[in-house]
Amino acid sequence: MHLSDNLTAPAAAPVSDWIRRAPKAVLHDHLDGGLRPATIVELARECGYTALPTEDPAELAVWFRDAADSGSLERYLETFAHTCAVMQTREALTRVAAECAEDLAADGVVYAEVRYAPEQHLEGGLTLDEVVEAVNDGFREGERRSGGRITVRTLLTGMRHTDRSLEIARLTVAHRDNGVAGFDIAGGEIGNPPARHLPAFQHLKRENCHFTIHAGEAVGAESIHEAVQVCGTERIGHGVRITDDIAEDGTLGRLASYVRDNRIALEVCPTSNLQTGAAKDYATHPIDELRRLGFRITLNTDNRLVSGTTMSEEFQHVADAFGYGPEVFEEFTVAALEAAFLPLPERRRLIDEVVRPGYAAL
Ligand SMILES: O=c1[nH]cnc2c1ncn2[C@H]1C[C@H](O)[C@@H](CO)O1
Ligand SMILES: [Zn+2]
Repeated sequence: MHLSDNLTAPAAAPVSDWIRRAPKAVLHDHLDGGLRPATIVELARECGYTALPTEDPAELAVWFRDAADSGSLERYLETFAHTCAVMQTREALTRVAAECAEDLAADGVVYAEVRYAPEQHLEGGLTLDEVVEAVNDGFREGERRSGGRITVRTLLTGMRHTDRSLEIARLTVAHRDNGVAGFDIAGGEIGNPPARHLPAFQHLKRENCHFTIHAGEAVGAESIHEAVQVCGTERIGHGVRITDDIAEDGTLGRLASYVRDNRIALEVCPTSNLQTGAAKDYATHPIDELRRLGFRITLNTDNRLVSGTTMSEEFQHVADAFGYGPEVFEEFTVAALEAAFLPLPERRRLIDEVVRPGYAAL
């Protein structure tokens, strides 16, 4: 049987023209989850990686989306072995980062924070610093190729099942004036609570450095509580299980109130949530309830390849589900810039000179 006979993932959703043109900001996008399929195939040939499920780029795109559609975060994460395998040299990292900036800019993204775990790119002999430099070079190149239409910063991710988070936090501080905006932890949430990495967060706090934490994706309110109240996170990656602390009638518990009232941004990634089982479908995704309750909501891709999505498609999915028009996407985009790990004057400039005029012109 041919590989594609068994694949069920849908083709890309048709996207309205105004959504494509709308200025967008993404705070939660993984570099190793967003490679171009054709690039993976080429890089695999160059480095002799032979374990790809197919060498046909179109089939490969469908394979990722389908393999990640399992209802489990752990299974979703298994697919990253293929992307990380081809991201082990300076040239590969620079190329992938440059293409990432180009692809985001072509989709109307004007500001992006792209994250990756430097510790996963050492198999070819690079040091952690060399990994960061290679990725930074790629993003600067991608910004140039996009004619300055996009600004990209990176977040350095520590993996929650390993023990390198303090080292990665130090790496973040060392490179913060050079394209690195902050730190994150990612990976399997079950069995790896955020407080395991408390020394990393305490170091970042002492150094006045930004961080966000994946929490409330596979585990519920207790993970969000620990991320916010024990680790002191500024934003929450996903966070959709905050609904555990919200009653049917919309009454907020203490934790949900704290998150809402302190304007702690939720980095919401609807398609990824459907794949990992954090939400059932777009129509019942908690983004709309949380927005109506006044949470600071940002809309994100998580992994463009693995989730088979783009910012425009995420916009379209929630527009279709909840009837959102441009004013709601302007709200999400401004919220993202308000929560961005950029200096305030740069955030204001992007809001006032790029986002507001862009929406006014739609
Ligand atoms: O949604 C996610 N939750 C937890 N971990 C994730 C998610 N998406 C990607 N990752 C992991 C897999 C990548 O290899 C790593 C660094 O980008 O982060
Ligand atoms: Zn993520």
